[in-house]
Amino acid sequence: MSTIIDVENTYTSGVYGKRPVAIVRGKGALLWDAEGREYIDCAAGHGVANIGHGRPEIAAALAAQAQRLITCPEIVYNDVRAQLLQRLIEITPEGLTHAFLCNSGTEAVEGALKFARLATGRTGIVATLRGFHGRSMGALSTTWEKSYREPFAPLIPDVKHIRYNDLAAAEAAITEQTAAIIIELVQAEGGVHVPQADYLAGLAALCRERGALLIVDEIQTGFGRTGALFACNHYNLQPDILCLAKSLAGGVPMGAICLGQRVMESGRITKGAHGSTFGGNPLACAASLATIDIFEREQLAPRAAALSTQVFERLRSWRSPLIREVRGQGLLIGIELTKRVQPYLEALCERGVLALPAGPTVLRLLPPLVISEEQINRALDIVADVLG
Ligand SMILES: CC(=O)N[C@@H](CCCNCc1c(COP(=O)(O)O)cnc(C)c1O)C(=O)O
Repeated sequence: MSTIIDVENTYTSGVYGKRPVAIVRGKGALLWDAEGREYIDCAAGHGVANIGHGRPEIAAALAAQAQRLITCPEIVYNDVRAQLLQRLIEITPEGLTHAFLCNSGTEAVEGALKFARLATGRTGIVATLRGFHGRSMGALSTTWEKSYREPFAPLIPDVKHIRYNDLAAAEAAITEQTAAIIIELVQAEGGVHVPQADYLAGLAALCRERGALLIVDEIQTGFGRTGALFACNHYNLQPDILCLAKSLAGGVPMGAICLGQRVMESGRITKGAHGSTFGGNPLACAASLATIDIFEREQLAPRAAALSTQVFERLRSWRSPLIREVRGQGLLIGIELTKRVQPYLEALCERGVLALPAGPTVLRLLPPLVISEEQINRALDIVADVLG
């Protein structure tokens, strides 16, 4: 294993803090390192592997498509892309009628910001404290974490951040100059913060009243993560723009920007307004169609909701001076500690559980939605032991 680590350390950029393990194989919710050690995956590739690792259906879809056509730019039509666009509009929340396909979450946010400014003719963007929307310059402008953002200033102008779950703050910030507000329906990277039910309805009403667009970033909450296919479904929320990525293509890089009537009826989303060489490539579309089949066949969203009830019941029964609060939705789980989380993440890794932080003091568990009850309970046994 040390050879793999030595080689990667020799050539990698150095921007990532890495656990001292080389993961080489996965199946379902389990991973194995180069020395054959098994891990229970509670990171799911940062919320990408909702359907689990090593799925034969995805491998088969990729192999079949790769033998037919891997790339096909959007200067022509394509059968698999057309099917995927139709499926995506069928399964996403009511009111979304069109989609732009891209290759990552940050690209989905970049495009969403561009479409919002184009459709409204306005420049103002409102984002939230602790929000995370990606690392490229436009998306980064809406990401809150100062250490991510400030070294790259000046970013795009006319972006302001307001407190999450604070409708009065939104009231003051959303004006006739506001193109859009962008929010997550659980602030994941920022510490696993769940919205109050009336907040979202209030935000949507405010946007309609003031002619601003509601961009919902479901890059991490989408595809069953919160116990519904989309977190919007919990609130019957109809976003004007919906950003998707991570689990969209079962682990294959893909993003999507779903667009509603208020964007499309502006008549300003015209030819040449945006583009992407790899966006909508048939390989990713084939993987996405196979992935959506799995979500539907295995009912992964209701499964996550049922498992979530058990997990939170168990977590909330724990009494430890180390635990400040347990919060989250579905299988997007946050355990806020009274100390820095890093040492506990390292201890968990040594004990065979891969988990994530969500800010400096929150332990985040993001298991694949296919994780078995036995596996999640074994992982919680280890978490309980490590948190002592
Ligand atoms: C170690 C590592 O990969 N860290 C990434 C993890 C990012 C995880 N979240 C991505 C994300 C993004 C960006 O998505 P992408 O470009 O990483 O695919 C947008 N919106 C939301 C709500 C998101 O959660 C990072 O720190 O940039």
